[in-house]
Amino acid sequence: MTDKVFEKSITKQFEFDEEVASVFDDMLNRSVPFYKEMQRLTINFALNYLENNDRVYDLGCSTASTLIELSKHSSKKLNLIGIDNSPAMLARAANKCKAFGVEVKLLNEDLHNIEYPEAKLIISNYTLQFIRPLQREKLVKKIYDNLKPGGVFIFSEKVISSDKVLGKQYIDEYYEFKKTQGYSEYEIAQKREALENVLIPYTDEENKKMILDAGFDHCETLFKWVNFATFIAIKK
Ligand SMILES: Nc1ncnc2c1ncn2[C@@H]1O[C@H](C[S@+](CC[C@H]([NH3+])C(=O)[O-])CC(=O)[O-])[C@@H](O)[C@H]1O
Ligand SMILES: O=C(O)C(=O)Cc1ccccc1
Repeated sequence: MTDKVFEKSITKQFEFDEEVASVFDDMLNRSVPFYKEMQRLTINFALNYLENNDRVYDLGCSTASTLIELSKHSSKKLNLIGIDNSPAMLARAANKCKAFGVEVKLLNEDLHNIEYPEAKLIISNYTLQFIRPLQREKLVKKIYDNLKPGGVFIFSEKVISSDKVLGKQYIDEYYEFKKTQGYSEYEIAQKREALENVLIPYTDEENKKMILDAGFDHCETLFKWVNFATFIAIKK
């Protein structure tokens, strides 16, 4: 279904409710530049580290697109676990997993409230950005602690520039992108307002510092388009 959530006047903050969930795949494809390519890279790099019976967690799995694609491309038997705290998202995830014949354990949980035992790979694409600072640092430490040695954390984030002028140019370029995707200026402005104080982006440097402070041995940018970035972090 086509995302028209922000065509009408919005009075509340952005939420992962029934309305957003019902158009979510379209929203993500049209709102995140190179979403499919970022997902393809997430999966290909993940596959380099995975062996039979490894546990893979997707934190903020939404409609389970990434776990379904990972399963389709893996020749290994994987234990796939998707976690999200939006029942509307998880209902769609369950339907899609069934339709694609992919076995995924879906957990309706807040990321802060559970552990990720025996994790070989943890994925979290465009989700940490919704976690408040301090809580976010705590969550990344928990991710590090739960990963087995040799484990990998792949995550994607909307990012900001540490340079004010360049940062403004980033926003302009992103708005141009959204216009090419068919969003009107009104929709763009409405969503921007709804995301204010909900989506809190870090700079590239802040993301990497958070990862290294948590204990990871290595962190690199795998992919970047202006203000959207994918990182890989390795625990030795
Ligand atoms: N505290 C929390 N606990 C659990 N879930 C949460 C929390 N906060 C937010 N979420 C969930 O994180 C997801 C973020 S969307 C991820 C896209 C997906 N990774 C994808 O690649 O397709 C990204 C976006 O909308 O920009 C939503 O499903 C929220 O319900
Ligand atoms: O659409 C936007 O303005 C964004 O910043 C990206 C995004 C994509 C999907 C949900 C929330 C934010």
